Amino acid sequence: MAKEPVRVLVTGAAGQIGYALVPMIARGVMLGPDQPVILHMLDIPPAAEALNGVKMELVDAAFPLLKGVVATTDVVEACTGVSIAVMVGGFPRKEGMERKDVMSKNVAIYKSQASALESYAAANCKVLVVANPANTNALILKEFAPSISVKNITCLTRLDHNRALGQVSERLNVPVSDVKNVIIWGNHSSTQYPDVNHATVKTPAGEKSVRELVANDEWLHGEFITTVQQRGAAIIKARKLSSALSAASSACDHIRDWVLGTPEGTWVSMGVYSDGSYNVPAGLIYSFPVTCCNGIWTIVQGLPIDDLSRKKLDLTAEELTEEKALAYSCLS
Ligand SMILES: NC(=O)C1=CN([C@@H]2O[C@H](COP(=O)(O)OP(=O)(O)OC[C@H]3O[C@@H](n4cnc5c(N)ncnc54)[C@H](O)[C@@H]3O)[C@@H](O)[C@H]2O)C=CC1
Ligand SMILES: O=C([O-])CC(=O)C(=O)O
Repeated sequence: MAKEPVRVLVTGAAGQIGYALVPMIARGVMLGPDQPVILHMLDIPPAAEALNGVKMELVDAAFPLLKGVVATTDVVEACTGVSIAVMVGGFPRKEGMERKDVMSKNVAIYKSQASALESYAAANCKVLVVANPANTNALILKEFAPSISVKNITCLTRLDHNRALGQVSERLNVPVSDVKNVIIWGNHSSTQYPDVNHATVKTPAGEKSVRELVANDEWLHGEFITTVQQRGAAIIKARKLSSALSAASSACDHIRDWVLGTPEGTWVSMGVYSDGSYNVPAGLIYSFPVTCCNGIWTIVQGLPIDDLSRKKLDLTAEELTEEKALAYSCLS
């Protein structure tokens, strides 16, 4: 029997990530090739005409799985009945800007949209915040939508995770699909810690550790980490626009694995509400290694953390604590 359509909200849908993301969702990349969807697209009035243009193109593309499109500037209409909410709406960083520069504009949006999601989305709606500062926007959304379960509010660090897989794959000249279990710890910012201590590569002789195969700690502790941390800025420098196709694709990976589950023996990175695991302060949205099963994420427990990693986990937590305080000062 055909499945009932799922309503998926994309905010900021007239923007560049939105433009890459909505066709992926309509093609089944996010929820699977047999899952019909109804797209809800929200943007602000100055972008209404462009948003309508995106709607026209979705009609023109005749996606078999796409059972309806709501394109609106009304946040209530956008949020009504959605089971998945991908929050991309906001102002992106431009060349020369620090993430903190986008803070005051964006956290206010997340405070107001929290209430709309809480009141009008489907019960158990899964929320993914993409817009920067992603962790702190997600935290503000959580704080101003107290009836939404903390298990349902996440932010995107899967792009950083995928960037780390990509760097290892290029370095070792192996298919990216054979690399797994990197970890992004902390903030989706340049203090994040891309960690390969537990990462492996599939080889004809079984799984091998990335650290052993690379056999160059100087690269792993230096250039590898900074390349992943600075990749967003490098893309902005090259394109004069921030990452869009890779962000859209990673958002699909995030929701797909959350809803449909992670493969056995594989974890992914998600920004989730800290419960104090790995001595990360509780009450932050922090990126951890997680596995997903039956629509529920669980932080991978018990990984050994060496001294160098400990310092990096703490540094990015400190930045998130500061961002939280700054966000509240912007809102007051
Ligand atoms: N977490 C991650 O890995 C990544 C996050 N980002 C962030 O994603 C966000 C979107 O990036 P782009 O699509 O490149 O930006 P964009 O400027 O092309 O699109 C953003 C869209 O949001 C809309 N918007 C603004 N305020 C809104 C509101 N209150 N409600 C609904 N829509 C609203 C704008 O009109 C625009 O159409 C930025 O904050 C960017 O920094 C970008 C790349 C990666
Ligand atoms: O760096 C930025 O502003 C955009 C972003 O989040 C990324 O590409 O990771």
